Amino acid sequence: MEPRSDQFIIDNAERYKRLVAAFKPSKSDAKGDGSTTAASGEIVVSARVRPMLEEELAQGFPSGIHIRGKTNIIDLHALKQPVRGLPTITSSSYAVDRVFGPDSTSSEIYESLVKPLVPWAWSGGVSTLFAYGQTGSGKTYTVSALERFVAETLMDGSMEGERLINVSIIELAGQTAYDLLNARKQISILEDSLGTTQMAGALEHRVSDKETFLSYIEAAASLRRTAPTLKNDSSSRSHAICRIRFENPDLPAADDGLLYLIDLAGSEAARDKAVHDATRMKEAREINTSLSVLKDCIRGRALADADAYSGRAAAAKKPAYVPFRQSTLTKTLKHVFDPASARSCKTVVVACVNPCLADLGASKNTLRYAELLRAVVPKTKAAEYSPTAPATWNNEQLCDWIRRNSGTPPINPSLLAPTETGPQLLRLPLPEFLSRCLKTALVIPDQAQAFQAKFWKLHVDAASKPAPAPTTATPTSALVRLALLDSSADPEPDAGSIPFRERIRPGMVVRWTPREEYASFVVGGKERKGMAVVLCPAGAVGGRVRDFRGVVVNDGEEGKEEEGGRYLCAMVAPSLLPGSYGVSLWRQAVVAVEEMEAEVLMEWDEATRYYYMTV
Ligand SMILES: Nc1ncnc2c1ncn2[C@@H]1O[C@H](COP(=O)(O)OP(=O)(O)OP(=O)(O)O)[C@@H](O)[C@H]1O
Repeated sequence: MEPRSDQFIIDNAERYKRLVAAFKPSKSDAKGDGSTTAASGEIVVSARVRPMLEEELAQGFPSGIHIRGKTNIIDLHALKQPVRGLPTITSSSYAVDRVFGPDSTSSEIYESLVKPLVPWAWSGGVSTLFAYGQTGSGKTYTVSALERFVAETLMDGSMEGERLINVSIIELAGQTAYDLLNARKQISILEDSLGTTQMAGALEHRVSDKETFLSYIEAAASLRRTAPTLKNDSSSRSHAICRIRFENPDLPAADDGLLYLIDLAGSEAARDKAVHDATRMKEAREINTSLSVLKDCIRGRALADADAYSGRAAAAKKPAYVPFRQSTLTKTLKHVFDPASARSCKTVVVACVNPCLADLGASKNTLRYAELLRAVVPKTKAAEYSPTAPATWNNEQLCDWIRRNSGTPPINPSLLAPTETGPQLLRLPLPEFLSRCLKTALVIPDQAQAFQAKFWKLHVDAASKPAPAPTTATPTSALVRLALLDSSADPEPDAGSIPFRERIRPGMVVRWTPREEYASFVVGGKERKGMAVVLCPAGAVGGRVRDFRGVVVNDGEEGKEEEGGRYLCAMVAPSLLPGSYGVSLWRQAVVAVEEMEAEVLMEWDEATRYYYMTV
């Protein structure tokens, strides 16, 4: 019997406090000292336990959450009524990377955890802060305070160099997105043909002073509080994303830095049993899915980074899978999660916890989720030093290589990598790498760019060497090929140096402008473009095979000159999910080689079962 009513808790509050005071954690239930290392130092998972609110104290509820001394372990004690006898407590414990108790201020959290995200994004990296937790646990309180501190840091003149700062703030409710800086106008989250996610229709506002910045933050917050469509609890049922984009006018071609501050939907909205309304149920399911996909993405990205920078040859292993296309939230954050994007990311998660004993179940779920985010990778031996694998170099080995390989004049290693090891320099955002190179007198941008490419090429070559002694019966090279074949890219090593028209093969995807008779193959709007996947040479099929119009593909005429230059192809067209494509295998057309304009690279995504373009 487990009476959980609020009255039961209030009636037994004093006994509960005595039992908690007498609680001694057993050795086996302590999860280390809370310092277990997550996969990558680039992801920090923290918990913030808010103070008990006055109304909770007034009702007589005790706190059910207890931070263990100076550790990063949190003990949760639930009050139970056994079949016979007096109420007892049952305890569970959770460990995260950092814990902030009820006395910690938002300023402490900012200084120790969030502030480093700002220069990282400023220098061209991608930084993300997530606040997660049940409704009323302090997510909005925390994120809005952190946003204000970010605005201060950006505008206090402490950052090095010039940047153009652009702010947009959007809200995601289910599959729908709204612009919080444009009267909650509906916008679309789209992946363009280069694979970049666009918040199409969202306004970006250039800011250059703190007051304007704060006024945007406040305008978005008040719009969220008074959303007309979602009544009074809109903030708990939608994700709010504040994106700050940094353009570096000195490096116009470089990727812009991105800083995301995200106030997630209340995690409990998804479990609200009292909700029977169909729309609410659907909304709750979508929140649930997005939070679950988010967890898989954070873990997946951590594992992918650990693979990429570990110095171990990773190519023979199946790459860590990051299912970022499975929800609108993670699709919007493609830069953060897509391992193929090669952007250097830092992520901080703040799990917000309501300490009230009456809400212990929800707090337990929050902390369990936080623990799951810490993708702990099995410890492997540090990779042995190899002169051709930058991921195995310490700072001294790295500096030595920079001195000998950076051209004339040599780039000063103490300006490029004052403290970094090889893996750390590999993670450095590209614009920051280039800016540091340019600090050496007389080094020009072309030299910096070429040197960065040389450094990365060495890393990629080292990482793609087949691992020794495969344990399965399948030869390693076959496994590597198999992995490559999930994409339409030609798996032959020298393919890149051969023009695409000279290496046409079944499975290659091409762009073309369909002739009038194939008008229904046009998918590219005004440009009248189409895409097709090559099936076989037109001359390879039997005499009865007809194309989409009913015209015989291979009429068998002897010695037909152009046979080698015409291919039977199937139509490739946009599909249901944004950015996804499908193959209409039976809509066939004959495409001459000279009509093929470019090769398009596509990859297969097992989770959504669609194709997506790659760059
Ligand atoms: N660290 C804190 N110190 C003092 N008060 C706090 C703290 N954290 C939260 N609160 C208070 O707790 C209440 C709930 O906080 P908040 O609105 O931030 O929760 P939330 O998790 O964003 O909820 P929702 O999901 O419904 O938006 C507010 O009244 C807020 O002022």
